[in-house]
Amino acid sequence: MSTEGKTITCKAAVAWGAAQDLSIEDVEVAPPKAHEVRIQVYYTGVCHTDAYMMSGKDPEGAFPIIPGHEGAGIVESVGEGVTNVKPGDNVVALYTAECKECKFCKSGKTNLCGAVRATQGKGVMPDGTSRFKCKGKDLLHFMGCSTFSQYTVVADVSVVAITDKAPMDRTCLLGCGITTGYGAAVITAGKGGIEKGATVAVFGAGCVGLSVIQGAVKNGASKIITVDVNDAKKEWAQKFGSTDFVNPAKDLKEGETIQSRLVDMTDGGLDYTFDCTGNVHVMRSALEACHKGWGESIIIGVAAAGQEISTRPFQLVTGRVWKGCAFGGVKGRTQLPDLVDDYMNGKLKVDEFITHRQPLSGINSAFHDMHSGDCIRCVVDMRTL
Ligand SMILES: NC(=O)C1=CN([C@@H]2O[C@H](COP(=O)(O)OP(=O)(O)OC[C@H]3O[C@@H](n4cnc5c(N)ncnc54)[C@H](OP(=O)(O)O)[C@@H]3O)[C@@H](O)[C@H]2O)C=CC1
Ligand SMILES: N[C@@H](CCC(=O)N[C@@H](CSC=O)C(=O)NCC(=O)O)C(=O)O
Ligand SMILES: [Zn+2]
Ligand SMILES: [Zn+2]
Repeated sequence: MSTEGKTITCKAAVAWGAAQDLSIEDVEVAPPKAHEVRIQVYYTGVCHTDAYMMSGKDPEGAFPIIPGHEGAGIVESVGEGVTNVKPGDNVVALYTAECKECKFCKSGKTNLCGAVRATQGKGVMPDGTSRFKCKGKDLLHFMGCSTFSQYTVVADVSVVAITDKAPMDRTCLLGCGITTGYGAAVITAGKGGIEKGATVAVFGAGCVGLSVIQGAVKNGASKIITVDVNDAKKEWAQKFGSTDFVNPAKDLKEGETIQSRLVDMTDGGLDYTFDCTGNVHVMRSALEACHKGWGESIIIGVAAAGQEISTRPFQLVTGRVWKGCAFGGVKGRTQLPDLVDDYMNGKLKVDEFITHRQPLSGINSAFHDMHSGDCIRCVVDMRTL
């Protein structure tokens, strides 16, 4: 029996308040309005940014909310005026929308899109209302995705169709972590990606950092130094093509800083460094490890609310550049299908990132998994309770 136009009742993991475990609830998901898409979510990854918001530290976080933004599924129905996807399409939800019409999209300078960002940050759909209800209360949407629900509603500009040949328990990870790190290396760094022969340092070898390494390898970097406080990440980094590893908690001599060690290892500093930790002190080290005159440091990590970065302005006066990116600078609707093709053609590693799996009922365990040192990504099967 068709569910089109009807409210669907399904299970979702709800965050009722800050710093609380998620609660599996029956939620009502209203049909999509004009320019909206209702998706049956098959798989979702769990990202540190979900944990950050659930902790209550995200200035944009509010409750009750359905988190999750790294999801893949199948379009169940579409609202009036939707032309980019149709029922039955395999899709990935996009927390960085792409409308192709706004000032940002038309600029050719950024992947940030202005179409739905303001309402997305308030946890509602573009018309200012929610599609989720539980126990008579409206629930907020998260990052325009809310992939911790078996059914979700997103704006049409926040979804991309991909080939149905790609396994959704893998493509979900292209909704955030892998794309973010890879894109930072092949799109954001420099003038359209790391140049062949460049030297690179990656701070933090989680899903995002390993993806930067993957992008640096693809673009022909000559040296890729991984910096991580967890020695177990050395093997992971090598597996993705990193050439050197430094543990700043253990490997530094007296009087040495991580930046001075890296400068010594690279004849004056790196061409590119990437912060994939979210630690503002690491961000400073990453900038100061850059080569005078041209070294560029890209901030990817999300720092805790209230944190600020600092350095001596002289670092910038002498030519080092600080920049950052969301979703790696990738335009989701235009570029994600190509990344999926790369994965299908064996040119992009995705399977390798999956270290843990959980059913929807185990979603709180997925967060515990995430915080264990041996987890790169945990994929949650949304159809298994
Ligand atoms: N800008 C964007 O669009 C996006 C940003 N993010 C953000 O990127 C960051 C990284 O995400 P993810 O890869 O999933 O995170 P992980 O926690 O999996 O990886 C971070 C790694 O950095 C290590 N680390 C912690 N402190 C230091 C330090 N002082 N020096 C060196 N290494 C350190 C951690 O070690 P240990 O485990 O021992 O702590 C861990 O191995 C997060 O802040 C996340 O919120 C994620 C996706 C998109
Ligand atoms: N809402 C927070 C900032 C959180 C943040 O930086 N989000 C990243 C994506 S992290 C993904 O896992 C992002 O895309 N930022 C750009 C954006 O437009 O949201 C705050 O208010 O500080
Ligand atoms: Zn994320
Ligand atoms: Zn736009």
